[in-house]
Amino acid sequence: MMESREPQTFTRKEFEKMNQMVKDGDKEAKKFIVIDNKLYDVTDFVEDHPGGQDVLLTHVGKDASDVFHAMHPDSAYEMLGNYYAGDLEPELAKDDNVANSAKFAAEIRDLRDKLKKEGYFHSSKLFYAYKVLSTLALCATGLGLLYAYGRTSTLAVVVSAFIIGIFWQQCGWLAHDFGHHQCFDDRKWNDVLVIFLGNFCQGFSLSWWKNKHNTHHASTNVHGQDPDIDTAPILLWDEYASAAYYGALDDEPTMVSRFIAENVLPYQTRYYFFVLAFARFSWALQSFMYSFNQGAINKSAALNMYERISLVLHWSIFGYATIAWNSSIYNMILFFMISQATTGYTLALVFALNHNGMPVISEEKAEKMEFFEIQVVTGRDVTLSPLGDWFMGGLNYQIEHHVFPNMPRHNLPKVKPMVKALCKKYDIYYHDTGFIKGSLEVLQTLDVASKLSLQLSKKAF
Ligand code: HEM
Repeated sequence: MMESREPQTFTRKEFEKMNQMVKDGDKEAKKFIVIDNKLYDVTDFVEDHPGGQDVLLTHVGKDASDVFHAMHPDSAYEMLGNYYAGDLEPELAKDDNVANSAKFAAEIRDLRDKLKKEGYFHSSKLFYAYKVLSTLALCATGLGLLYAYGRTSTLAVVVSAFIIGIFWQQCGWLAHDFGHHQCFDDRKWNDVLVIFLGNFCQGFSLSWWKNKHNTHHASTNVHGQDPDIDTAPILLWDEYASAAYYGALDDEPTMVSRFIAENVLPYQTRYYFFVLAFARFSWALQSFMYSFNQGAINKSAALNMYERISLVLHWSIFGYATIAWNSSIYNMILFFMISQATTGYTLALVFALNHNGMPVISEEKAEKMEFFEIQVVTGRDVTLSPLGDWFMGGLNYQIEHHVFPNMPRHNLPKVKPMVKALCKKYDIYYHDTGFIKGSLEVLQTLDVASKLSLQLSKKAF
């Protein structure tokens, strides 16, 4: 008869000791994560994780239960057993704040299960068909106008560039929804739509986006982990970023880093709007480089090929329309700049509203917080008209989206009162504001960081 072995139970002390070895850079140290009080050894899995290394690394040595449940299909649960190392002893009594946060997280989990049963995670295919078709109609209008009048009218060039810019912005919101698997149960179809709307139509790579955006979701506004708040040396959003940037300046900085530290960053509020005009071009360039340097996030050769072909097609068609359907170099540049800047402004203003100016958390503090509490306190909801909802692509329900990332966009307004009520019950700060007020908060945050940069630059030199 086979002897069945009791699973090993690790004490919290043993777990902490193993994690400290990882933090100390011990190459032999094993990397563990916790899911539902079970320890998983992901040392040899990190590189092969189909969701990418970066996102998995944000949770090494931590409890990844809620983020794991939020991001994975059934196939991932089937894989978990391969990495099971043992059980983790239950946590000791928590202090009042931590206990409150844990109770809030438990109620959010119950709410999620209830909403699943009630069909809130099922998408309306009609809604998404309408969104895709109406977005493509923008492209047809913009390109049609350029084709018909671009060679004879500068006004037509300006208007068509603006429409194409809005088309790319709307593609961004749709690719975002499909990238979070909000529409189809079969994930493959969501990815097909991301390749079409993201890579081909918009010029943003699926793999680049998933790597960056899912890491942002896993560690929202966590300094050192969330790539969305790591915008140095162009912009510094918080005191951690300022301290890190100025602290890292050598005793003998180069002329360029000294110039940036003294004459650029302390004045970031003044050039913020100018920089946004180039945001779309910068993201498209990063996408292209990521796809051709790093390749597909899940290392699939087929995905890699589709991504690269669709990105090349995007630039070929956009380049052809810019050159062939404009009559002068002046109008070609105008078309290029206006379309890029329109997307840059309209995407970046929304991104800034989502999280900038909301609390930024240190890694140490985040380790002690519940995943759902982090998602709520770092997000900003913006109450708008239906036109505003369209403009922001539903991301104005940012808190609900972060709590339930794969819930279809059209259901977020319905669950907003439920999430808000739970936050009220547990006294978790829920920020709901208007477009202008939220944008002013973003500017104030930039201004505070500029002043800090000025002080730090005076100290440094
Ligand atoms: C042993 C633990 C884990 C296993 C076995 C695992 C497995 C997987 C698998 C199989 C997929 C591909 C899913 C698909 O077909 O779409 C995936 C994707 C992903 N995983 Fe994990 N994972 C683990 C831990 C984690 C952790 C801790 C995080 C977050 C901190 C994470 C975040 C993601 C994300 C964001 C994706 C991408 C989903 C997408 O394509 O949209 N995973 N993982």
